[in-house]
Parts: sequence; structure tokens; C-alpha cells
Amino acid sequence: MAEKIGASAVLGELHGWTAVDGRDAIRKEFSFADFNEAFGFMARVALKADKMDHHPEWSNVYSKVDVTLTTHDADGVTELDRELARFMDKVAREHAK
Ligand SMILES: C[C@H](O)[C@H](O)[C@H]1CNC2=NC(N)=NC(=O)C2=N1
Repeated sequence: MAEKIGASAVLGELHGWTAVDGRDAIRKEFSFADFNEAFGFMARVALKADKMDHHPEWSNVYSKVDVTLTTHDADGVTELDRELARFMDKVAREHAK
């Protein structure tokens, strides 16, 4: 099982991610040109997340995707969250506005 490393261990190297109040988790709001781009991003991330067996908490409103990452089994942020956050940032760049 992945070990908890904590939000502060990953926030320094990530862009646009912030700490969540009251729990060890990181959050980012991704913004796209339209719903099609937002949902394309979600589809690509969903395949990766399921392969990793590591799933985001997220919601979508039109062109925006609000993501919270934490590892439920570890009750906090782990390397899995770092890896998924990096992947999301990479995919988002490819779905740039
Ligand atoms: C049984 C299954 O492997 C676990 O529940 C996985 C699924 N996806 C998960 N996703 C996240 N974010 N944290 C987990 O602890 C987690 N655990």
C-alpha cells in the first residue's frame, strides 16, 4: 500500500494545485475551451486512473473540471496522487484552451 507523504511534499513541484482545508488532499480546477475538451480530458484521465486503481474525486460543469486527489486507503496524499496529478497536468496541456 502507498505510504502517506502529505500534501506539502508534492505541492512545491506542482502548478496550480492547492492544499484542501481540513484533510490531507490536493485540489485543482482545470479550465478548458468547452465541454468537449473538458470531457475529453476526463475520458483520458479515467482510463489512466482505472489502470492505476487510483481514482480522483472530481466534478464537471461545462468547461471546468474540479479535481481533488487523496489516497483514501492512506488517509492522505501519497506518490499515487503525485503521479496522477502530473498525468492530469500533462493531459490538460494537450487539451489546452
Ligand atoms: C479496492 C480498491 O483497490 C481501492 O478501494 C482503491 C480504489 N481507488 C482508490 N482511489 C483513491 N483515490 N484512493 C484509494 O485509496 C483507492 N483505493
